[in-house]
Amino acid sequence: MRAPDATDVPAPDAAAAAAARERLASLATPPGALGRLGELAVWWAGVRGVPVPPAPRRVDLHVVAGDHGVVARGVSAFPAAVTPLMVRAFLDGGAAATVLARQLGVHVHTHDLAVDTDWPPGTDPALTAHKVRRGSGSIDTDDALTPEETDAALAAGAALADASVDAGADLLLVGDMGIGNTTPAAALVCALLDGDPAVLTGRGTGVDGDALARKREVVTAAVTRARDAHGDDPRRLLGGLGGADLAAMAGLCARAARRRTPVLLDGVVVTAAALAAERAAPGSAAWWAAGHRSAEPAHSPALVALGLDPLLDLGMRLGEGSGALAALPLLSSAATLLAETALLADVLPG
Ligand SMILES: O=C(O)c1ccc[n+]([C@@H]2O[C@H](COP(=O)([O-])O)[C@@H](O)[C@H]2O)c1
Ligand SMILES: Cc1cc2nc[nH]c2cc1C
Repeated sequence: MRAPDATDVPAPDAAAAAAARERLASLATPPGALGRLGELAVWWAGVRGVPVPPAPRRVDLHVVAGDHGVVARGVSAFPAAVTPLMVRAFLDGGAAATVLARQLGVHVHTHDLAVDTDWPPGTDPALTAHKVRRGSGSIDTDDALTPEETDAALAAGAALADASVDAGADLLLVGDMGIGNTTPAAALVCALLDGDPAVLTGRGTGVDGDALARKREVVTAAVTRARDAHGDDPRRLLGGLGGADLAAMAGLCARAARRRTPVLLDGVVVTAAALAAERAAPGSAAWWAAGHRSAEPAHSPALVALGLDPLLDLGMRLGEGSGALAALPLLSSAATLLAETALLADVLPG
């Protein structure tokens, strides 16, 4: 099955990137001295389609929340009841990512795709506008979603990207919130990359000992089951192993690329979804940059497969979009340096 986004993924503007690279080489710095910041500025010029683009002006963070039936197997250090409580913290502005977003002027949009709760009357209806179901199936024994639910979640993510792009966002950030979601993330990466669950399954919120061993067994069972049922079809694997939240993240990342709009990725959960999106719509990853490297072991191989080198490596493992937010000032600096640094010829005449 081909994804709706599989066709027509445009390439970033190579001429704009080449012009930016030329300008970078003529700045009043030794050649290459801006290192990764220089490379980031060239990428930004390509994805913005102009040789000297302004720093990001309207940045939207989409936090996609969902619960996962597999939590009942004891794979997380926290109970599922934490998911809606943290979603409430996002709405109230007390979650760590919302603190960073406030500091940086980023607009936060929080979406319940599959949280296992009923919200009290008076809750902003925008929160549940794209809800697919309450909790996703336990992936060791069942598909996370039906094919219809998978399509609905992918379409929901695409709609989120469309809404941001239509509102004038020049950069999208994606974050996640969902107790247990590092289990589907690890399973998806293992299934897509033929990875070893014993190596790529991590501690998530902090499991160790018996719980970590159990989590590895669950990931192994899930990957074996889903590969038997779905082969390597990325959309079916999203429905089999991911969940409504991960499928929506994939739909968002793919649609952003098709709308020529860059995305700053976050940790292992967002990147696992993005990996499936790149498989379904090859070429999308050219529109994405990796904010950071999470402590989760499945993150690095997923980034390598996407050809992305993370900007930060701070040992963070929070999710929520926090790693993307932490990297945002670097992108602003890169763009501003390209635009405002004097030319070497003007500083060292003759
Ligand atoms: O994004 C990451 O790399 C990341 C790594 C570890 C934990 N998390 C967050 O922690 C929760 C998942 O952890 P767990 O142990 O419940 O699977 C979920 O809400 C994620 O946002 C996120
Ligand atoms: C407190 C808490 C905050 C989080 N943010 C993302 N995942 C989380 C998991 C927990 C447990």
